Amino acid sequence: MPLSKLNKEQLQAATAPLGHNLVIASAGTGKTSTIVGRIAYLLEEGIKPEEILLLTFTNKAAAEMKERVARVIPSAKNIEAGTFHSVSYRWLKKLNKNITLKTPKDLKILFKSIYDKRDFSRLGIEEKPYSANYLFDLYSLYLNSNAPSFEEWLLQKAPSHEPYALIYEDIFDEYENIKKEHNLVDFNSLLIEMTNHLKNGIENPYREVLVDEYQDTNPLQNELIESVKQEGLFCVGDYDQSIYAFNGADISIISTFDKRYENAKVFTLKKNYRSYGEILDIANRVIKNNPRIYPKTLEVTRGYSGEYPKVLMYNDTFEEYRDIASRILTSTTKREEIAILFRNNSSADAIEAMLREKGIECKRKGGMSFFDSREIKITLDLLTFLINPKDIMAFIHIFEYAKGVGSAIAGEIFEALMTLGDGDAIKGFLNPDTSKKVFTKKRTSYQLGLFDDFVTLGSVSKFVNLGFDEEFLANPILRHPKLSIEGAEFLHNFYQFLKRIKRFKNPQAIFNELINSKIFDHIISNIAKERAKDKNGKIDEERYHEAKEKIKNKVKILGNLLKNYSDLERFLNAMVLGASEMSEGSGVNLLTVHASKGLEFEEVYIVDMMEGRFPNIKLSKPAGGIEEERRLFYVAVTRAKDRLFFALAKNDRIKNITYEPSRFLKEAGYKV
Ligand SMILES: Nc1ncnc2c1ncn2[C@@H]1O[C@H](COP(=O)(O)OP(=O)(O)OP(=O)(O)O)[C@@H](O)[C@H]1O
Repeated sequence: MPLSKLNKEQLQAATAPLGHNLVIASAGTGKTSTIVGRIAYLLEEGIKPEEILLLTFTNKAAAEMKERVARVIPSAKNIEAGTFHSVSYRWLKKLNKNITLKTPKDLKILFKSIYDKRDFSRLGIEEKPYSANYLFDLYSLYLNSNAPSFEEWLLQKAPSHEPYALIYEDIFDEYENIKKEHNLVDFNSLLIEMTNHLKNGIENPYREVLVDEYQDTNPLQNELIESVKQEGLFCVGDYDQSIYAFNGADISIISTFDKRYENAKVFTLKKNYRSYGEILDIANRVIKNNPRIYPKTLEVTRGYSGEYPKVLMYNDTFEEYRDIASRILTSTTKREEIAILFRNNSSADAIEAMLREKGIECKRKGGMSFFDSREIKITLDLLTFLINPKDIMAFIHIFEYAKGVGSAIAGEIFEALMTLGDGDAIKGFLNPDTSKKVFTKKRTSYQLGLFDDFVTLGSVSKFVNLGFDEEFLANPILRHPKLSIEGAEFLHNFYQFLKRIKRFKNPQAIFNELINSKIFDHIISNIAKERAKDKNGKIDEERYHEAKEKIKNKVKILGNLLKNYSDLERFLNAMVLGASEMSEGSGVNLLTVHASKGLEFEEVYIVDMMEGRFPNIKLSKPAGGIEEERRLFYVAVTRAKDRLFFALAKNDRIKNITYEPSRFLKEAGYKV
């Protein structure tokens, strides 16, 4: 039974009456077990599963907790659980079926396609305009600044850009309109929209909201929690593990809990079940240099191992990483139970290379390698377009692989397809309404950088001998004045693919059709060629075939994930929401300290323990400063169960930097 396994302090918290309860839990003291126990308690008390909302930092954590309760109380699988984003997404989906979730990267592509329609050069102004990327970031900064108008805000920041202000604003307007028209939603607006609905009195069934990792809540999330207006709020967190200030997490949310809620109860969990005493002593000694918000300590339950965590010192970082790899090679600990933790992402590649050199398998969390790879992105885009033929970004992404079709032309072809298909771009391909006019002269405005491009339509005569289907040859999209032969061929391949796929409904069947299609082969050949180019730009045949094989294997991983889903849309959204939780491969864990949150390993190496690297004040200065760095150190140390090593180097040969040992080692009592 979940409750019978709890110790006294955990049980007290888990069985607290409905109200405002905060559980301050030190590292490794069983937060998960306490939440699991709490859910079991609520269900036993007669609260219905639908009346419980569990908010966690990752969807994986939510699923695990639900599963643990469900083993004893099967109805627990009906409680609503997940990250703030996925829960809001599901709510909004229930209210409005047409939401398409987009990552900031995707939205940047859309933004660029709008930007590229403007011709700044014809204005003849000496000052260069901002790039699309820069302008996108600037726009987001402006939105967060609460300034009344963009023009005023820009004039203060960069007066020399005044002549472009109108054009920039026009780009923003068009961008916002398209987002609205296609129901595109980014991560932040998910939370904002949901909070607004809740504030406007939309009904919600929740009697208790449970929040895990409460120390990393940001003001937007907090507003959402407060808008649910529940009887019970059960928050679990550790202020010493608040490490997401750079992402907007606000430690004062946890520290003012007992002041914001009348009759709030604060419980503390002290007994650490994870680590040996020597490891906890180091964590305690360092963290006590930070302000203590609520009283708390870490009590050792596993006793002392008799082995004090070692400091490994090297001349340079190469030597450091190589020696760690050698140690791991001879370690008897299971590879999955070993973690190398680093403060700076930039350390990861060199460490990975050293491990691979010694034939040690390793995996990196955070999705950088898997979900950011071009082959995975394009596969997801192709599937996205199939289920949402209104998705302009997926379309533009796909056409990045068509020679001679830039994002502006792709955007225009997409608009034409939407017109021809009455708001459905696939219909625009397969059954166009040819009575509709496309590529007609649009807005022309010298001041806004828009010039009349579509005065004359292109002729299709250059495409007649390419073996296109008759039906397709009659499609007005081929009359785009700037469409190249390669571009038209790509469109034709795409058309044929859409025609074929029309018959399939089953996600697995669609996926198989996709990866065996001509268009897909064209795309992955393209990617493989890029990867097989030598220094002179020539393609190495052997490397090309190898690269293509690797791409196919990677895409197969995605196919395996898809097997768990009977609905393609759910699968795609899970991929957007959960990308950062995925890790690829097996073996030794290579993790940033941030990504190691909540995990535990038998053997841990914390590398680059040098001033400037860890702590890295430059990284944390805008938000959390040295206290945040110290919390990161605390998180890193408390991941270790049995053995812990600190590694540091005196020099970085490549960057030509000399380092001093980290102040945290000194605070821990080491004479370095
Ligand atoms: N009452 C208990 N008796 C024995 N072991 C326990 C008990 N509660 C938790 N544990 C064990 O302690 C370890 C740490 O638990 P958990 O991962 O929930 O800690 P946590 O508080 O979330 O840690 P952190 O904040 O550092 O990630 C786990 O291995 C868990 O199985």
